[in-house]
Amino acid sequence: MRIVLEAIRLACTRGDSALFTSLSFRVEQGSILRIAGPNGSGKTSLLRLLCGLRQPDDGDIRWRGASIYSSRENYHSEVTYIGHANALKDELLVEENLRFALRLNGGSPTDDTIHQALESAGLAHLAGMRVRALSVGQRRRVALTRLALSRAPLWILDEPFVALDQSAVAALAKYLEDHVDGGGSIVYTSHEDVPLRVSRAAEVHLGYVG
Ligand SMILES: Nc1ncnc2c1ncn2[C@@H]1O[C@H](COP(=O)(O)OP(=O)(O)OP(=O)(O)O)[C@@H](O)[C@H]1O
Repeated sequence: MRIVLEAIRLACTRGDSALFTSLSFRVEQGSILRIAGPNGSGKTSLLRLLCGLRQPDDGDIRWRGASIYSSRENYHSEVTYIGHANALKDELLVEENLRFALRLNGGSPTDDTIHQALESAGLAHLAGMRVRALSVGQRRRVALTRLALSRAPLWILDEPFVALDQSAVAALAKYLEDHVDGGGSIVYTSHEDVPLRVSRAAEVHLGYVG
């Protein structure tokens, strides 16, 4: 199977700590990679490197064979990143937030598309509410609705299952499985061991940093 994303001898230091050095791994098309490790081991830092939001202290990241630093715009249009913080604006409505997020990613969603995605996520009743008024789990579900609207082949997700109730966990698991089945790729972190029905799955373990 074709390799789409490659981390090559990555090194990352935060403050005085070397979080990892010489970290290499590959992500195939149609596969999912879980980044595991205890609190503070560098999972979020690694995801931010993979998104191109930070540069590694050493090493390279390649997307379809080319360094992501040689064609940042092209790479960013291929990635949907949902961070631990949901990147939602409190003062905007749920539907406005989704429109805003998708435009930032280069999309041009219609109102219908946004409403359909909210409807299929069981969140239609939240469309006209300000994010400020939502619960933690509702915010997470709204942020994750971006996945239903994403055409990006690579999803990078930081703790996507946190704060979700059982049915939302099951619905998200199905989204992830469908993306991988359709030839997409996913890199994610999770403290929860959510079983995913995918044939190609791998894990990278980061070590403990005190
Ligand atoms: N902006 C920053 N400046 C300095 N150090 C930072 C910064 N952000 C994170 N760190 C440090 O880098 C280390 C790794 O943080 P990171 O958030 O990547 O870990 P994590 O594995 O995602 O943790 P968690 O499981 O708690 O979310 C931690 O020791 C943290 O204190």
